Parts: sequence; C-alpha cells; structure tokens
Amino acid sequence: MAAELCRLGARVVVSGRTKDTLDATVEAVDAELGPGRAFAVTADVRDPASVEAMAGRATELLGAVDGLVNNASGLFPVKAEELTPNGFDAVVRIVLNGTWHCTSEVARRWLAAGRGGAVVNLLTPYAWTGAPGIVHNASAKGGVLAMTRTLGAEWSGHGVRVNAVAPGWMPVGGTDFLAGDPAVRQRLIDAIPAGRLLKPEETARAVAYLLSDDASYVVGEVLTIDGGHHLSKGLYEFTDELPGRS
Ligand SMILES: CCCCCCCCC/C=C/C(=O)SCCNC(=O)CCNC(=O)[C@H](O)C(C)(C)COP(=O)(O)OP(=O)(O)OC[C@H]1O[C@@H](n2cnc3c(N)ncnc32)[C@H](O)[C@@H]1OP(=O)(O)O
Ligand SMILES: NC(=O)C1=CN([C@@H]2O[C@H](COP(=O)(O)OP(=O)(O)OC[C@H]3O[C@@H](n4cnc5c(N)ncnc54)[C@H](OP(=O)(O)O)[C@@H]3O)[C@@H](O)[C@H]2O)C=CC1
Repeated sequence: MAAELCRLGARVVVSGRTKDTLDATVEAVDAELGPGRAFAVTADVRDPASVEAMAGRATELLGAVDGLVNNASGLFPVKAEELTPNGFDAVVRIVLNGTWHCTSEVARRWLAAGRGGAVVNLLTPYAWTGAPGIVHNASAKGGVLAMTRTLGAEWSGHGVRVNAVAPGWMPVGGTDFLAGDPAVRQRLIDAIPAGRLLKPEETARAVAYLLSDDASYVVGEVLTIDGGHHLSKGLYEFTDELPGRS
C-alpha cells in the first residue's frame, strides 16, 4: 500500500507497532524511489496518546498531512460460541476504536486549521454481508462502515472527506492462513466471478483515487474491489452454462 502510494507520487508515513516491519517498508521504498518519500513512525492505534504523538511526528516529517489511511486490523478465525470477551475486545479495539482514534485526531487538526483532508478506511464486503467465523472483525468493520458514512456527511461541509475501500481477498498479511493451502486458494478463486485474486496494488490505487482531488465530491462512499465476489456467481456457481431456451 505505502509503496504504491509513493509510486503514484505521495510522501507517506507508515505506522504500526513493529519498528522492524516499518523500517523494512521504508528501506524498500528508498531502494526503489530514492530517500525522502516514506518515513516510519511507531504507534499503537488502540492508545489515543500514541496516536496523538504519531500525528504530531507525521506533521513534522511531511510538513502537512493531507490524507489518512486507516489500515490497521486484527483478525483470527474462531467459532463465535468459543470467542471470549477479551478476544472480541482485542479485535474491536484495533479495528473500530483504532480507526476512531486516528480519524478524530487527524480530522480535529484539519478542522482547527480550517483546512480539508481525506480519510480512507479499509473495509471488506463482509462489513455489510457478515462473515461466519470472524464475528469480531465483521462487527468492527460494520462499525467502521457506519463511521465512514456518518463522518463523511458530518464533515463534508468542512472539506474533510471520509470514504472507504472494501477489497476482496488478497493473499497477504493477516490472511496467510488461507493462502498456504493450494486447494483452499483454488476454491476461493472459483467463487470469484472475475476468476482471479485481487492484487494489493489494485487496492492501493483505489485508495489513491479516494485520497485525491479526483474524488472531491465523493462523500461517505464505499468503493468495493472484489471482482464481484460478494455478488456471487449466481446460477453460474452450479453450472458453467445455463440451459438455453428450447
Ligand atoms: C470466503 C472468503 C473469506 C475471506 C476471509 C479473509 C478476508 C480477510 C479480510 C480482513 C483481513 C484482516 O483484517 S487481516 C488483519 C490481520 N492482522 C492481524 O491479525 C495482525 C494483528 N493481530 C494481532 O495483533 C492479534 O492477532 C490480535 C489477537 C488480534 C490482537 O493481539 P493482542 O496481543 O491484543 O491479543 P492477545 O492478548 O494475544 O489475545 C487477546 C484475546 O484474544 C484471544 N485470541 C487470540 N488469538 C486467538 C485465536 N486464534 N483463537 C481464539 N482466541 C484467540 C486470546 O486468547 C485473548 O483472549 P483471553 O484468552 O480471553 O484473554
Ligand atoms: N488481506 C486481505 O485479504 C484483506 C484485507 N483487508 C483489510 O486491509 C487492511 C490490511 O490488511 P492486511 O494487509 O491483510 O493486514 P496485515 O495483518 O498485514 O496488516 C495489519 C497491520 O495492522 C497493524 N496493526 C495491528 N494492530 C495494530 C495496532 N494496535 N496499532 C497499530 N497498528 C496495528 C499491523 O502492524 P503491527 O502488528 O506491527 O502493529 C499490520 O501492519 C486491513 O484493514 C484488512 O481488514 C480487507 C479485505 C481483504
């Protein structure tokens, strides 16, 4: 995500809890595009004080922050009846609370300065379809969907745009547990009308669009990028060719 945004011309602060991961991203961008495009700042989105410090440091490094991408997430597959209160809380605090902490911190700075900005939240189509096996993440993403629409409308008059992308499955990061098994992978592909998996750069390009002035009148919207997965293949799920008219 960060590398593709830099390729498109952005200067980016990447943030998360693990310094080594962030440094590796910055080194990769430096090696490809030269220094000065990407910077690393550690933060924990569950902690408002940590987020405040991150926003301050990002402003120092970039001069001004024009956009925020809420990408941090947590997820583990679990049967709902086996999920503990702490397990539910662990995911909701990252996804829903974390998105709020980052969004409110950055937007308050924009509003106080009398300037606009763009927020893009990472959703998934199961924010509105639901997703058996990951009730914690689906519930949190559903909350972020409501937040996207609410704040999109609430702040649009101030030039602060809040939108979201909803990617389909990308075999990266926290979903490795599905990517390792070729048979599982093929079953996923078979369910996608587009007949292939999503590339991370495709998600990044959709994020870039919503961050950009090209989306200046797009407010509280969700751009779904899943090759039609959530729409399903309909009758084509069962047969390659529907019967013709006799
Ligand atoms: C068809 C298409 C489909 C497609 C489906 C795929 C589409 C995916 C789309 C979305 C993808 C993502 O969001 S991917 C993002 C994934 N990335 C990540 O998960 C990275 C960050 N993850 C984390 O930090 C951790 O995994 C996470 C648990 C969430 C938070 O860590 P913490 O240190 O805060 O939490 P812990 O202290 O370890 O644990 C807190 C509680 O959670 C419980 N817990 C932790 N792991 C558990 C597990 N595997 N099973 C049960 N319970 C677990 C612990 O027992 C604790 O409960 P008690 O025992 O009661 O105390
Ligand atoms: N992969 C997929 O198929 C799909 C992903 N998405 C969404 O895209 C986004 C990225 O997913 P993906 O790349 O797979 O996920 P990853 O697990 O690779 O990335 C999640 C990131 O969140 C960071 N993070 C987790 N907890 C915190 C925290 N408390 N504070 C700060 N950062 C935190 C992690 O860094 P660290 O642990 O170092 O803090 C990590 O960099 C997520 O919002 C996800 O829901 C949507 C649809 C499909």
